[in-house]
Amino acid sequence: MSIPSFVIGIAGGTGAGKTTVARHVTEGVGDAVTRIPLDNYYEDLSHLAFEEREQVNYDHPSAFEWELLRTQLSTLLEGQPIEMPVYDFERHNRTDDPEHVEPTDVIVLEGILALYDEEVNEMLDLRLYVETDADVRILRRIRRDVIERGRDLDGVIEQYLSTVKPMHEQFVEPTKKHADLIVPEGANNVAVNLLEEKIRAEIEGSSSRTWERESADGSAMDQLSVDTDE
Ligand SMILES: Nc1ncnc2c1ncn2[C@@H]1O[C@H](COP(=O)(O)OP(=O)(O)O)[C@@H](O)[C@H]1O
Ligand SMILES: O=c1ccn([C@@H]2O[C@H](COP(=O)(O)O)[C@@H](O)[C@H]2O)c(=O)[nH]1
Repeated sequence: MSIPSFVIGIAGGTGAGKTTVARHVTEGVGDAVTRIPLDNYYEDLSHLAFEEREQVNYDHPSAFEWELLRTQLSTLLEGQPIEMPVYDFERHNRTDDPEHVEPTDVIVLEGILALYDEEVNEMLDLRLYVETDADVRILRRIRRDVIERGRDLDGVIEQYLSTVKPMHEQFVEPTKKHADLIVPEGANNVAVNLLEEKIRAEIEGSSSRTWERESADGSAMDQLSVDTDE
C-alpha cells in the first residue's frame, strides 16, 4: 500500500490534449502512477432513456458527481483503495463494472473541469491547464468522437455549438486562473519531459527540484526552480 505523495490535476477544453499529456507523462513510470479520468465521475444516468441521455449537457459542472470524486480522492490519499466508476461514452453512462484502484505514489486527475471544484483543487499539489486553440480542439474532437465515441459529424457539430462551446467559455476556461502551469498545444515535448522528470523524482523520493510557491498577488502561480547544487 502507498500513501500518494503527489497529486496532479490536468484541466483544459475538450480536445486540448489532456488525456494525451496524461498518457505521455505517465507511460514511462509504470505502476507507481494512477490516472483518474474525471469523465468517470459523470452522474449515473441509468434512470434516463438513451435518447434522453443524448440530450444532457455534459459540459456543465452539474453533470458531475463531485461528492463521489472528493470522497474517492480522499480515500486514495489516506492510502485506501477505491472502486472507481468507469464511463462509456457510446452509451452516455457508466458501465456496470467499476475498476478497483489501489493508491499509488502519484495520482493524475484529468478532465475538462479538473480545476473547477474548490475541495478537489485543495487536494492537488500541481495544477495544469492545457491550452489549445478552439479551432484545433474542435477538429480533434470531430475526428476522435466519430472514430472512438460512436458519433456522427452533424451530432458533434450540434453538440459543440449548443453546449460544449458556451460551457467552455463559462466554466472551463475560467479555471485557468487556478493553474500553476499552462501547457500550450497539449503534448508538447518540453512540457511532457519536465513533467515526466518531476513524476519520476516524486516516485524515487529524491527530487532535485523544488517547487516554490509565489503568490504575492494572490494569483497562486508556481515556479519551477532547479537546484543547481546537484
Ligand atoms: N499534440 C497533438 N497533436 C495532434 N493530435 C493530438 C495532439 N494531442 C492530442 N491529439 C489528438 O486529439 C484528440 C483529442 O486529444 P485528447 O488527448 O483526447 O484531448 P482531451 O483529453 O483534452 O479531450 C485525440 O484523438 C488525440 O490523439
Ligand atoms: O456522455 C457524454 C459525456 C461527455 N461527453 C463530452 O465529453 C467531453 C469531455 O471529454 P474530453 O475527453 O475532455 O473531450 C465533454 O466536452 C462532453 O461534451 C459527451 O459527449 N457525452
